[in-house]
Amino acid sequence: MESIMEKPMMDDTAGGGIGRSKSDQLAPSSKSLSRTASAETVRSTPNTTSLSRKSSFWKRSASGGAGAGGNSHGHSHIRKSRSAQLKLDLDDLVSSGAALSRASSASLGFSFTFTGFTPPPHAMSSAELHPFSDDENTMDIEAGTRRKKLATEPTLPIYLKFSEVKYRVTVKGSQREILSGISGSASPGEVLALMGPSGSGKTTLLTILGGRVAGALEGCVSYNDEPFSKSLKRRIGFVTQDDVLFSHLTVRETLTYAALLRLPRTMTTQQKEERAMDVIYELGLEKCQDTMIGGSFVRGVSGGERKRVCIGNEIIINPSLLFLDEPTSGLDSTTALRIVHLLHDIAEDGKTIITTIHQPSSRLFHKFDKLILLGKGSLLYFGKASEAMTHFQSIGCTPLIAMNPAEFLLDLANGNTNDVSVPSDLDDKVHMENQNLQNNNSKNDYKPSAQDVHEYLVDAYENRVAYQEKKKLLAPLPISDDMKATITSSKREWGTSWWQQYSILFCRGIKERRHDYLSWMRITQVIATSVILGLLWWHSDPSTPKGLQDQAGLLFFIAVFWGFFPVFTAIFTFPQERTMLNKERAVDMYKLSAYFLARMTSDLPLDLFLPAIFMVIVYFMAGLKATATHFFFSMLIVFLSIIAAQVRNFRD
Ligand SMILES: Nc1ncnc2c1ncn2[C@@H]1O[C@H](COP(=O)(O)OP(=O)(O)OP(=O)(O)O)[C@@H](O)[C@H]1O
Repeated sequence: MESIMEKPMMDDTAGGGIGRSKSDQLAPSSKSLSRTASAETVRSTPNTTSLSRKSSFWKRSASGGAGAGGNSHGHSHIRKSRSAQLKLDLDDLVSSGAALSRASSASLGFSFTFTGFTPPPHAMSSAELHPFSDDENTMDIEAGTRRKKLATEPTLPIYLKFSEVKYRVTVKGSQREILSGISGSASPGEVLALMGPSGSGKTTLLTILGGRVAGALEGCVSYNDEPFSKSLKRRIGFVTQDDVLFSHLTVRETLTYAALLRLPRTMTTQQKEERAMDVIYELGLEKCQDTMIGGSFVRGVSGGERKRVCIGNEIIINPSLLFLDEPTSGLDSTTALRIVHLLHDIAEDGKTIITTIHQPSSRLFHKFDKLILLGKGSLLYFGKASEAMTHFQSIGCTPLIAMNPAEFLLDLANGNTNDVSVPSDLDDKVHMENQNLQNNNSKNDYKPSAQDVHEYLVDAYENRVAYQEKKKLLAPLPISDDMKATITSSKREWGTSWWQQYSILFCRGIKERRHDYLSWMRITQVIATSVILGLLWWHSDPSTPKGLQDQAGLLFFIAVFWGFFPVFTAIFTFPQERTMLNKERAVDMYKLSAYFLARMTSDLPLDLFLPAIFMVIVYFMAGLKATATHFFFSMLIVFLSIIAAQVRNFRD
């Protein structure tokens, strides 16, 4: 990573034609901007970490949103130009086109900022065109606070390569191929997008690349030319599609506990807490840092903020490889764009980012460096995102109306050729096939089926692009053998001790459930139930055999009621706990035992609190001879039921 140097930006001769044709087709106004950004000289600072926080969409949009000219306006331009200029030199070593693609996407992005205004480069002062020093204090106008820079230690650059990845599952005794021979790569500093229709295999490919799938897997996935190993896990962040977060923790608590649990023991608690705060500022979450995450029953942060917390949970460990499963799904296009800008900022620190994406807007589409287009588990395209349209044009598929490129590609991947020119080869093939059936129909009456289109696209990619891309995969990596070996080093200085894990999880458990158990609604419910029971058994007289029977009945009721209550609660909360266990990778006995004990002990005080209120009221109203022994045994029953419920849970 030290090899970052000054590098003149390529002019548009290499990819310019592509850039132009794409711009011509999709966004004529962005054409000149794309070219001028490409022509700019790229300057860079001497190390990777200093490239961080160059720009952030939150900053940019906030500046633009403020729009008030003067200083803030100026700053906005400065940041824009800076982001366009600063580039890693890694692409020089691996693929010469990545810088162009990044610059091109960055410049395209600027033409769509909130301001809706992008100054031509000649309108910027020379000071604006100079890259900023790393210790620049940036102002987050949206939050009205100074943005703190995330100071992270340099990460090991990881080059991900995968070739001929096939994955099968057994469904009702028969084999089903989910992925059939997918090849591709992603380098540090790049954002690779996996796109395709629903069910095309994006998530499956992502989980395979993230080392989370074992079993009927064929092909090769390598990380710096080494296979997946356990020690690699700590260098990987994985943001799942379903946000798994504790609903009653605040944003700050969530990220602080993640930092305390996952950062190396060599860091002090204070440093870990500071890292959590840095991530909060980095993600622009400072405004909502004390807001609860929220869930089905509790109103909390917004969808975009929630996604950012999930990303924060993973970037807090400063991973080299970051996988994200549909980080923008369910978000409006502006928020989605912010998330993708954030991914770019993260990638610019030398991290490799792979994300699935469902239906990106055209602005979003241009932000990706590389693209994989999947259709029914087959590869329809892998290469620079900026060249995808050119590839499909070259095989005869062109949109007939102005269309979002992502929509066009998804239509094709679905086999839908409405509003798309049908390639003559495919047209002829379909015509020939149908000729024998209905001789008198004209050629125009036949439309290729989805299967025909799919086969045509798979063959076209295989014949025209695949060979070149596979050759690139064989190229040696621009890193030393020592660096490659680092990836397999099994030194375990990561994580915290068992006792620390237990105490952190205990505190987190108490915090997470305090709202649940100490909520006024629950307390009122318990008081109401106990008052009803107290009235039913109002001052029952134990001196007669009938009264004694009555009291025995009440004790039986209490035992059953409080005995089963924790069992039901445990049954309903377990599915959520299980997802959390998976997410936090508590898969070995070491972590699992800490998790289990912390959960049990943090639950107990709260689980016993409500029965205690209940029993005091019932005993008093029913006139039971409430002795300490009675009370002790009743609480013991409750305690044992809770333990039984928890043990049952974790045994499952
Ligand atoms: N373990 C499995 N058993 C059976 N079928 C599976 C399994 N895993 C994946 N599939 C199937 O493989 C296909 C691809 O699934 P995957 O989740 O990767 O798709 P996707 O492209 O991510 O879809 P979406 O965009 O809807 O999330 C789907 O048809 C899915 O039903």
